This record gives sequence, structure tokens and C-alpha cells, in this order.
Amino acid sequence: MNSTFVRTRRRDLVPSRRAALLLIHRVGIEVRDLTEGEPLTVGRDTPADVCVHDPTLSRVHARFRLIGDAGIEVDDLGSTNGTWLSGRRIERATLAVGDEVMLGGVLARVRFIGSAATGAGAREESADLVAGPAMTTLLRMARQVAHGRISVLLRGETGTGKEVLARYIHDHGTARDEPMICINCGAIPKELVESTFFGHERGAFTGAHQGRPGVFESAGAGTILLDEIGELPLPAQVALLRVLEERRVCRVGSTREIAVSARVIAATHRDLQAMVEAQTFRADLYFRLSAVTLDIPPLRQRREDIEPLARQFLRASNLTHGRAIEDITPRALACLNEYPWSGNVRELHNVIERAVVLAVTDVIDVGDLPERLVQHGQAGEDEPRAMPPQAMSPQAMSPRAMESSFPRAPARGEPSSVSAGLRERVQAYEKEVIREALAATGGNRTEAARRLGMPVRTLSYKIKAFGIGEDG
Ligand SMILES: Nc1ncnc2c1ncn2[C@@H]1O[C@H](COP(=O)(O)OP(=O)(O)OP(=O)(O)O)[C@@H](O)[C@H]1O
Repeated sequence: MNSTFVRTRRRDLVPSRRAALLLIHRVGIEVRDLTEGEPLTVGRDTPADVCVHDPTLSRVHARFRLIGDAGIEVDDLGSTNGTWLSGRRIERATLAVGDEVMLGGVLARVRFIGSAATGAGAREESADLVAGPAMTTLLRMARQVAHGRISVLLRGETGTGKEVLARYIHDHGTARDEPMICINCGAIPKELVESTFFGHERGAFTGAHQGRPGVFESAGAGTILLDEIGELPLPAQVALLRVLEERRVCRVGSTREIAVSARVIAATHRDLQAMVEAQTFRADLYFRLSAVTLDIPPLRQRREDIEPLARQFLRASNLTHGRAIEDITPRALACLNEYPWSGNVRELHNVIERAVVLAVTDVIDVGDLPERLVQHGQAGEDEPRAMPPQAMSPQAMSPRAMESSFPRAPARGEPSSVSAGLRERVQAYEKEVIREALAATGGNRTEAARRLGMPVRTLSYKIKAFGIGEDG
């Protein structure tokens, strides 16, 4: 398997409206521009416009079309494993900003990125970033470095927004109309690192049935985000350093040198300096990558961002799940503000999305939040807390309780109850979130469980119970 990539098409540089399509797959992330009048097909192989070599995709799986202000239309093209929106298999749907669909096991997310014709100022407004004082300073520095080609190292805990910031730098640079390719270095099998970076010729190794470009070739003059750079094995570090110094690659199985010009942004949650001292990360590569270093503070150190982020995720989740939740109660906000957020912005996003699905009134209250948050909050000190029912606190559930919460067919004549509908919605949502975490971590259950904040045992149980992997 190779993490590859794309037949790059040149695009109209002055479209009336643009959006980005993010494809999150086992080995990395593809980001492609969507412009009006230029549908983009996604699949496992040619003739799809974007090829992601994931076995859960059909050859030409789905088509995305930007239809102006109406959103983005997605059509399933008769795929085997289906196109899924909010847990439902769809043939055609119109997506709004922030919506996510599953193409087999590949997560596709859409984002408007403004009009190229209106320039960088308009981009800034349209970017879906929330910026408090700490982020404002960081974004100012990001804009300063965006115009050059200098390497940038982004440091921050998991889920603080390193990829979002990398995208921001790319979008504000002169190469913003070129591709941006994100690679999770921790998810590339060791033996495929070189062919992923540099490509390979047909027959270069067993299974190389056709030649493929690597990310350095595919990115052109664009940007490569090397996420989790600290996970790169030492031999791959040597190869990467060579490319950064010589700006040339040779595909595996070839001696022909190809000039490359992509800008590299590296990201890590690790202390690379300590790794250099421990000789697990090469000092020369570290200095090459960290010409400019930007540190993203954890969410617990920029609490002023919590409320605006929560409100942004509320709006996005309403669109994704077809709900109309209007607000967050002060008691629930107090819980959000108190919580230590070890999972950072991603955890906050998941909490709000879950609450939007669960809320039974048109506001999010403490009862819609996971129990771990309620315990930290000050809410309910004067009155009894509205605790979430056991069935809605999946992380706290025992396997037996989980078993009993899985859908069962209603007995003959039994009216379908509101709670059954709610349970199914919760489970569809849970399944989607688990699949997303697995896709984002290349199927690594330990890492996925950590990101979801649940024990690996619970995650494994849920994967089995939901049949994840069996249904594509
Ligand atoms: N400033 C922000 N404004 C809006 N959303 C944000 C912001 N920062 C992060 N997010 C959201 O938080 C989630 C995690 O962000 P992202 O993937 O960029 O984090 P990361 O640091 O790259 O994570 P990892 O370490 O796991 O690779 C995403 O849903 C992203 O959209």
C-alpha cells in the first residue's frame, strides 16, 4: 500500500468561490481545492481525479461539486462500501461547511476558503479559526512566515490545532493555489517511508504494479505538512534531510533525479530537543526543520478561547447533524470553562458535537455533557445536577451495560420510543467518531483510544460491537 496521491490538475486561479476538500485516510491527509464548475472525483485509482490507495474505496467512489453558496454536492458513484453522512448511507447529499462524510473508511471534510480573487484579507475573515489573544499573536507570526519558503516547526500538544495552523500558513502564502499534502509520519509503515516521500517506479518492490510519485513530487511548489515528525525512523530522517538540502528526489527503483520545491512544515507534540539529546532525532534535521518554531499553547492556557470555540463547534455540529440547538446554558459553559482539556481543541469539538446530538431541548445543558466535565464544573452546587443517563455516558459504561444499550428490534406491537431513536442517533454518532479516530490514526487502537479519551479495552469492545471494519 502506498499513501498516494494525486493526479494534479491545474485549476482556474480566479474562481468565484472556493472550498477545500480534506480526505483523511490511513496514511495521511489529502487537501484539494474545489472550484465551481470543476467536479472532483475521489477513488482508489485512476480515472479518479484524486486517488487514495485505500482498499475501502471503490475505484471511482464519489464525486464532489461546489455549487456556489448552496454548498457542496456529493454523489456516491455506485461504490461498494458506500458514502455515509451522519451515520446514514446516501446516494446524493448537499454538504455545508464543516460537514464530514465517510467514503468507505476515508473521512472527507469540506471547508470554504473564500474567494481567491478577493485576496488574503478576505481569506483571513473566512478562515474557520477562532483566535483569542494568544492565537492572534501566533497568527500574526504565521502570516509573517507564510510568504517565504522557510521551514516551520509547529509544536503543541495533540489536538491544539497544529494542522489548522499549517493550513493557515499555506493559505496565506504565495503558493496557496498549489496543493497542500499532509502526512502523518507516525502512520507510515517503516518500509514504505521512502516510496511515500519520493515515489517509486513500477516493479521497484513486490506489489509496485505501477510507478507513483511521492509527496515531494505531488506537492509541486505547494506545502507538505509532516505531522508527528518525531515518529520518523532514523533512516528516514537521513533521507528527508538529504532532500531538504539537495532539493532533489529519486523515485525508489530509479536513478533519475527530479527537482522538488515544496515547502515543508513539520509538526510534533514531542520535545524534539530532548530527542536530539537522546540521539533519537538527528540534530542536523532538527535545525533544518526548525528555522522558525511556533508554539501553540494548550487550551487550558488560553481559556478565553473556550467559549468562542464551543460556539463555533455548536454552529458546525448543527449543520452536520441537522439540528437547531440555539445556545449553551451558563451552567454548561461553567463546566466547559473549568475542565482541564487534556485532549485540547479536538476534545472540546467532540464534546460539543456529542452534546448537539444528545440535547433534548434547544439548548445544551450540563446533562448533555460527559460526566467527567460535570464533575469539574461548578454547576449544580445549589440544585441537583442533571446527570447524563448511563446509556449516554459511553466511556463510563461497563461492557454489560453497553451490550444492553445496543439497538434491539422492537417487540411486535411495541411503539417506537423517543429514547430508542435517541439511542440509535447516539450510537450512529459514536460509530462515526470511532471510525474517524481510527482513520486518523491509521487504525492504531491505542492512539485512537487516547484521542477519544476512553480505555483501549472499551474501544476494542465498541469496534467489535458496532462491526467497524466489517462494514467498510
Ligand atoms: N483555533 C481553532 N479554531 C477552530 N478550530 C480549531 C482550532 N484549533 C483546532 N481546531 C479544531 O480542533 C481539531 C484538532 O485540530 P488539529 O487537527 O489541527 O490539531 P493537531 O494539533 O494537528 O492534532 P494532532 O496532534 O492530533 O495531529 C480540529 O477539529 C480543528 O478543526
